[in-house]
Amino acid sequence: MAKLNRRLLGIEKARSATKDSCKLRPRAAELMPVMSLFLYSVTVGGHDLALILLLSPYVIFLLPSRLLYAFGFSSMRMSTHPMASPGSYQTTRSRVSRVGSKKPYINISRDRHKHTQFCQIFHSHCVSFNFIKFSTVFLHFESSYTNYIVDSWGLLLKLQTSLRWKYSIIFEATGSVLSLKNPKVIFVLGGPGSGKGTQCSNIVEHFGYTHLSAGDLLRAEIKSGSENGTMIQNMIKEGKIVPSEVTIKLLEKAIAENENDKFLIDGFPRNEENRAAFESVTGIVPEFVLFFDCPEEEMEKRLLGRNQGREDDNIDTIRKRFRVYMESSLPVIEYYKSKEKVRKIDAAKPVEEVFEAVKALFTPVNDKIFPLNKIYRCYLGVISVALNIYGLIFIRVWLKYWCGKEFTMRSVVDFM
Ligand SMILES: Nc1ncnc2c1ncn2[C@@H]1O[C@H](COP(=O)(O)OP(=O)(O)OP(=O)(O)O)[C@@H](O)[C@H]1O
Ligand SMILES: Nc1ccn([C@@H]2O[C@H](COP(=O)(O)O)[C@@H](O)[C@H]2O)c(=O)n1
Repeated sequence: MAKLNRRLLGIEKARSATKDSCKLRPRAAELMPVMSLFLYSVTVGGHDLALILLLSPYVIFLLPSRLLYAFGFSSMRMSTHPMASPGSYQTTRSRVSRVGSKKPYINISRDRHKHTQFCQIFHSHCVSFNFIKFSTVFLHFESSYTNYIVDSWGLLLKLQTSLRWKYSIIFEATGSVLSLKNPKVIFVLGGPGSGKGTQCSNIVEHFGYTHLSAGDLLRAEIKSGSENGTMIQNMIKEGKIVPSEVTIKLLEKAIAENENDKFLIDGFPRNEENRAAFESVTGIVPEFVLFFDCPEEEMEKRLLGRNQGREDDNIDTIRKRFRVYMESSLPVIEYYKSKEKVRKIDAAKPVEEVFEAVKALFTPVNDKIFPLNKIYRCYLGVISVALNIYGLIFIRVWLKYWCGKEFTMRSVVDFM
């Protein structure tokens, strides 16, 4: 009983963490063409167009969640695997099956109370559809029988009594919470003491990003007294790179728990393993890599003068960190260079000058030419919908008077 309650509690915990972390932002660019076409179809005519539109997968799956979000249901949720263990809201594409292989069965026993709880959990998953990324559809059996076994993919394996039952379909999203949240991530890389943290603070202030320093997260983990604390502390003392799994978990949690969807990840990925693991676990590809290039002598001078009481700011560890940086971190920067993602900044200059160069990268090109505030963006949105509708009316009139055809899906297809 206690064990089951713990499990249920875990699921609840996982679910509420997911709830907070999985917000969907409707994108105007996505909605506009559909909305215009729909408004046009229902007002001006072309009913089979409206029907086709209504039946399109976009409208059926994506639009409801987007609209619900827009109308105030601010926390649309991803249904994580309801059987997954606590914390598996951070599941990744591959983790789900690993969870499955670790705990293949969950035995729901005869207790009616437990059964009710179990169903409630399933129910809340039913209403928490998120229409974006489904991979598995599995069945939910709700019945008055009391003993059955469900595997961790949600398949009913054994049913001992079957008085009455019904089923509903539950969609399982197997992507990482982060891939659903779809955050914008910028990696901030550079040697130790190149000024990453200093510049990140400026970016946060001016551009509304959230700064996540991998080093800070690891140091906080040591302070929290976690079981990995001693290992992390030893690695940091030696200037070595902590296993990716540990750092990625901390980053995933920090991103998931944060309301923001724009992150500067500072000091990560530090090596090829960090990079590959992060991409495969979270599915996140950075927008770009902000690379602070600074000569070693300057970095050494800065680190020795930092005075923040960091255990690794001593000359022995600093030299080790430089070596690790050259051997392991530079290849990551080279990798991103080959993908044309690196934005290199001369970090040897004074702080203000460095920030001027950084600023240029964060100011959107449009804003440089024609800065728009939110109200103007709304006007533009309305104008864009109006133009779309106007365009459709024009096509309709043109088809009718010049080609003698009605504007229906068929005539559009025929015309093409
Ligand atoms: N452009 C700069 N010119 C002079 N000093 C700087 C400059 N940028 C940062 N510093 C100073 O250098 C020290 C290291 O900076 P910071 O902590 O930002 O580096 P970092 O790259 O984040 O280091 P680490 O990787 O060790 O965390 C700080 O004391 C900071 O005030
Ligand atoms: N991805 C990372 C980042 C950092 N570390 C360890 O933390 C130390 C301090 O990092 P800073 O970015 O704050 O300088 C670093 O020397 C590593 O030991 C890590 O392992 N992995």
